[in-house]
Amino acid sequence: MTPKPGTAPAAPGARGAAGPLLRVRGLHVWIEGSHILQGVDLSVPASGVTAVLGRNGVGKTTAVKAVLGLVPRTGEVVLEGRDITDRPTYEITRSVGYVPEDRGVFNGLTVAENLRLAQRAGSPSRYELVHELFPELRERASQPAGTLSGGQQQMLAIGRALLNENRLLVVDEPTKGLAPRVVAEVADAVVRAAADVPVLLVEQNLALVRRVADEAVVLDAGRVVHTGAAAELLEDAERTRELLGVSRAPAGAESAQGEDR
Ligand SMILES: Nc1ncnc2c1ncn2[C@@H]1O[C@H](COP(=O)(O)OP(=O)(O)OP(=O)(O)O)[C@@H](O)[C@H]1O
Repeated sequence: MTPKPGTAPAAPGARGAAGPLLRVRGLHVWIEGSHILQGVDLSVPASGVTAVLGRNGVGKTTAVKAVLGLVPRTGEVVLEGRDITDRPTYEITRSVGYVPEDRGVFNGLTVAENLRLAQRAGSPSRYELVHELFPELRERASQPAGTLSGGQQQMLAIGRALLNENRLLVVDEPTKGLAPRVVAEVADAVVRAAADVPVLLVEQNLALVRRVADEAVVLDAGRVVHTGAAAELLEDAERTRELLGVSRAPAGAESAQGEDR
């Protein structure tokens, strides 16, 4: 895996053990009679960014929700060698930070209040780290979160997840609905987060993936159809087109939906 600038060689959670940080085997999810995940196997290494890619509706969000226990599933989810498959979500999220697709920011509360809400009882809150990574969150502490730009809200959502020490950070489509010019800001935020903790990133914006991801896992119709180095995949225009339905476009312009976001 190629370390990205600003990416720590090993995450705080890494214990130098061989083997992946997260291992998912044979994950199946049925929703309302539809077989959404059909035996997903994937691994997340103990540092860097692992991107989950795929066309719309192939099961990316469902896969990360299944890891977190947010949807009923069968299979096996192992974190740092510990089987967490049967653990409840509230327990899993004590060591796995989660930034959902809709960011989960409380618009009526200030930036400071949103951060305070994320504080975990009994563990130190890392305000210094969060403010060092995202100085804007300190500057805008008293601003209602609903008045932040999309990119700033994403920083707040990621900052909130970083307030507590986690073994893994799951970030679901952080650029969804954001203007292309904000994508670079979000990429910076993900790179900064990955310097602290390994990241599992669902993303459709391939320019961002190219910039931040070390590994790529591609889903199609509820199954993993490719795993490998992200850069290698994205350099291979034909394979990228075959798996994601897009051709290579100028950096910053492409997404797996084939349009600017
Ligand atoms: N609560 C639900 N009820 C019914 N169908 C659902 C539900 N959640 C997901 N699905 C279906 O499961 C499939 C996978 O959805 P999922 O959101 O995981 O895909 P995705 O790859 O993340 O898509 P996108 O890139 O559009 O966000 C889709 O066909 C979706 O319609």
